Formats: sequence, structure tokens, C-alpha cells
Amino acid sequence: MDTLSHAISSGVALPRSSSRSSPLLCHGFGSLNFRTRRTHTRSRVFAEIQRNQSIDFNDPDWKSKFQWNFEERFNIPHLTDVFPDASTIPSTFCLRMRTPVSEHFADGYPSDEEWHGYINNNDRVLLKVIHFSSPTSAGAECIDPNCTWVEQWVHRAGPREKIYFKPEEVKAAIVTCGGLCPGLNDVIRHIVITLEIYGVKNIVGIPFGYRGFSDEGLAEMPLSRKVVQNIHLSGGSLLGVSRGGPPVSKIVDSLKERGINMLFVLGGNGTHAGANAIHDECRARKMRVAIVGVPKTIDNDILMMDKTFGFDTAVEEAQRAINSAYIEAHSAYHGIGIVKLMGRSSGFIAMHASLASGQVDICLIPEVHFNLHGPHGVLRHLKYLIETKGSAVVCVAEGAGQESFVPLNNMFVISRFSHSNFDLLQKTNATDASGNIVFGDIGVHIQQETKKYFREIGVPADVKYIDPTYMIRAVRANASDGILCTVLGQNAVHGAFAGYSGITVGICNTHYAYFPIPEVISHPREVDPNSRMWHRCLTSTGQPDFI
Ligand SMILES: Nc1ncnc2c1ncn2[C@@H]1O[C@H](COP(=O)(O)OP(=O)(O)OP(=O)(O)O)[C@@H](O)[C@H]1O
Ligand SMILES: O=P(O)(O)OC[C@H]1O[C@](O)(CO)[C@@H](O)[C@@H]1O
Ligand SMILES: [Mg+2]
Repeated sequence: MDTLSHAISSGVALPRSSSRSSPLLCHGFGSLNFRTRRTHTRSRVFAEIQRNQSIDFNDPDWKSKFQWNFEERFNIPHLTDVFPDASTIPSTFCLRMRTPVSEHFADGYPSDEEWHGYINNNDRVLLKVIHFSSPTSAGAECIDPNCTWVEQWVHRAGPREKIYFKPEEVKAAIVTCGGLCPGLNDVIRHIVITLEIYGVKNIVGIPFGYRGFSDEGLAEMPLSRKVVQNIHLSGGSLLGVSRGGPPVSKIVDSLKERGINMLFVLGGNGTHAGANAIHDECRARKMRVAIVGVPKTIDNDILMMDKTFGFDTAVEEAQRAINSAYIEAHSAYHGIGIVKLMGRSSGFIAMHASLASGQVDICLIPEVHFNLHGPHGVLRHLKYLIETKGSAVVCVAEGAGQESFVPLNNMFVISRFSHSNFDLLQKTNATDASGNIVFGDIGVHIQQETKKYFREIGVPADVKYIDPTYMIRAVRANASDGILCTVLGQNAVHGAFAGYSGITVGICNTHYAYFPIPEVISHPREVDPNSRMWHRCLTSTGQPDFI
């Protein structure tokens, strides 16, 4: 087993910058959460960690200490942390100068001091916009028991007036890892286009994820506007994706050998953990390299962000499957349609698709425990639906009914193989090449149990199961995701030229921000069972608690 896989499977936390460790806060929690969870929602390791925090709220200065600490944690790493004397040049990104004046920039750079299109490094975006006046308010996220309002600011993304790389000295690489997601090609395309606008000529794609850094016979793919012009018209990734791969040290060796000084990493939490480790290793080796992530997860399970690209498309596409299940169920005598959607740890796709379609009677997500059997179970409710409506549609997220923490670090490995009364499927302990748990098929399980149940009670039921997961993942991005991908791709390049590294870019309260990677991947973002959105979903489906 290579170092990387070993780290994942053994739960060894990846190195973190020591400057980020804090006595006040645990990793990854912008705020303590005092909301009372309903007892049947999934117990969480990190909920416990949250409770153990040691903020002294009797300290009159706790709020300013919290904010100071937050500022520290969300400070974005910069090349000058390691190279204090790193020089800058005026930005070559200026939209008032669209035609490159010189091939080699020998006569200086076409910057325009008068152009008010740059972001000031001190610009900030407000992370939370609701002032919850009580911890019992729906979806409340409070820092102290009184829910005191504390402003939390993150760094605004966008082009800076001074840049830390000369375009002609840049070799930029793009890599896409993990599973597919609508919009990957759109992001690749906009990274390339924006790099070219800065004046970069040497741009390559690394084939098949991190494996492209090590596997024999996988050659770099030269990229240019011409190559990427139409790639957003189809789904998938021009570069290919993969799970697993070489140890971080080997990836960094490869960056060095190839002379890559900007790396754009498109992937989910695993990929970002890798990107952060690459960033740390480059720093340790004093390499002047910018590592910038763009979060890719169809599951929408990255912290802090309004949403990740591909999610809207997935929800839209999921509705087609739900609609087919509805038509099948509605047209059959005692029809029951079951649709399984992606969502390893988080039920965002299932919840949003259920809400959007308006055709779902039962939505099951990993965050909310449920029983299949018993007087309050899903099957008993299906019987009620058949008796009263004549048909029913169930939408289930793949991680529902199974403990599903992603083993990103030792915090989550604790619960990885834990047992709960609400785990419906036998665990296999099998993992994929990246160390992610391979789940049983909850959709098939519910289908089988439903058939068995109706057979046993002597009620005819026509049960149809649809698994559209890979069909959904392979489609091209819709219009709103296309725009999101465009902005994220552009901002990734701006971040690299601005000298930031170990960062990722996301949309936050409709604005775009840079985040230090560890803060967004410390655990998967989940549906809050106390949120208004989940309550809206319950209102829409009319489902009871299955406990
Ligand atoms: N903790 C880690 N440290 C370093 N690299 C990692 C880590 N976890 C995963 N990786 C690497 O990141 C890549 C992608 O990881 P993974 O397969 O988990 O997908 P992901 O980025 O989480 O995307 P998805 O949302 O599709 O699951 C793999 O090459 C894997 O080896
Ligand atoms: O079968 P693959 O390619 O490993 O991908 C499946 C996984 O990808 C995800 O969509 C995350 O990208 C999960 O929901 C799912 O478990
Ligand atoms: Mg993942």
C-alpha cells in the first residue's frame, strides 16, 4: 500500500500548518452549534467534539478572541509566507487591453492603473448572513448559548493589481480527480482561457487524476484556448479522472521535474486533502509553486459554500428519474417507484430533487435515521400510501441507512466502522482506491424489503427501482452551473497569480471567496435536519418520522 493510501485507510491526519492550530476552536468549525438535534438524527463524532470546546463565555473578551482566531484560521496562505522578498509585477490581466501587445512582454506588461477591476487584498465576504436570535430558531448556528452575533469574514476572490508570477515563466497544470461531475470541462476551459489572458503559453493537463503524475505512459496534454474551445459541450472530463494514486512526495517530485509552478486541482474532499498535502510539501521544499483547488463534488458536501458546481445540474437531471418513477408507479396497480441518488455522506441531491419534483412521498437521507420495519417504519407508511393514494415514490440517497463518514482524517475514521441500530446494510469494510467506503446498495435493499413486505401482508404491489446515478453524473453542466464553473475557473487563476497557494475557491452568499483548504474539508457538509430546507422537504413529501 502506498503512503497516501495508507494515510487514508489508517486515518492518519495529513500534515497541517501548525500556525493554524488553536486552543480555542476545533478544526473546521466556524462556530459551535448549540441547536438541539432530534434524537433520531445521525449521531456525529464532530457534534461531540463541538460540545467539548473550551471557549470561556464568561470572559468579556471572548467575542474578539473568537474573531481574531477566526481571522487566523481563514487567513489564506501566500507565497510571501515562505518567500518574504518575493517580487511582484503589475497584473497582466486587464480587460481594457484585450490584444497582447508583445509576444514576450519584453517591453513591460500591459497593465492599466486606471482600471478599477481589481480586488483589494483586504476585501472580505461575510460568511454568515443570518442573525439567529435564539439557539432554538430553525437552523440556528450559534457560537455561544445566547447566539451572539459575531461577524465572520472570508477573503474575497478575484484579480489583484500585483501578481507574483511572470506569465512567460509559468507552466500551469490542471488535474481532475475523484468521480465525474457535470461542469468539469467548463472549469478546465475557463482556467485555460484565463491563463491565456494573463499571457501564459505553457499549459498542460495531467491525465487521469493524480495517477497522471506517476503512471507510465500517461503523457501531459498540451492545452490552449483552441483545444478547450468546445469541451464544455459535453460532460465528463477532457483529462480523465481517477481515484487512488501516488504518494504526495512523488507528486511533488513530478511537479519539480516537469517545472510546473501553478497547479489547479479539481476534485472533492479527498482531492483537496491531497492538494493541501502537496502545498505543504512544496513549502517544505521551498518550491515557488501555487496550488489552487476548485471544489468538485456532485454531492455538494463541501463546507462553507452555497453550493458546488454540478449540483444544480444533478438535481435537474435527478428529476427526470423521479418523474419516470412517478409515471411508472402512478400507472401501475399499487405502484411503488424507488429512485436512488448519489450522496455518500450528504443527502443534498435527494432533498433538493424531492423538493423540486414535488412527486416524492418519502425522502431518505444519510443525516436522518429511519426504520424500514415496525409500526412507524417506511414500509408501514408505504402501505398507508398505497391504501390512500394508490401509488408512492421513494427517493433515497446512497448513504442513507449506513454510517458514512468519509475517512479524511482520524476524526472520521472513528465512526467509519461503527455500528448503529439504523445501519440497514451489512458493512463489507471494502474501500475504493482512495480509501472511501464502498457501500451496499440501499436502493436494491429497499426494493427487496418492500417486495417482501407486501408479499407477506398479502397486498399486491408493483415495485420498480431506478438507479440513475451514473447517468446523472455524466451529463454536461446546465446554464447556472456553466456560469458557476466559469467564475470558479477564472478565480482559481486569479488566486494563483495573486500568489496564494493551498487555497480553494467557492461561492459564499452569492459572492466568491478564497478559503484555506483545511477549513472546507475538515468534514463533509451535511443536511441539517433542523434546517428550514429539510423542514420544507418534509412539508412537501408529507412523510412522518420513521422512528
Ligand atoms: N487524505 C488524503 N491525502 C492525500 N490524498 C488524498 C487523500 N484522500 C484522497 N486523496 C487522493 O485524492 C484523489 C481523489 O480522492 P477521492 O477518490 O476520495 O475523490 P474526491 O476528491 O473526494 O472526489 P469525490 O467527490 O468524487 O469522491 C485520489 O487520487 C486520492 O488518492
Ligand atoms: O463509483 P465511483 O466512480 O467511485 O463514484 C461514486 C461516488 O462518487 C460520488 O458521487 C462523489 O463524487 C459519491 O456520491 C459516490 O459514492
Ligand atoms: Mg470524496
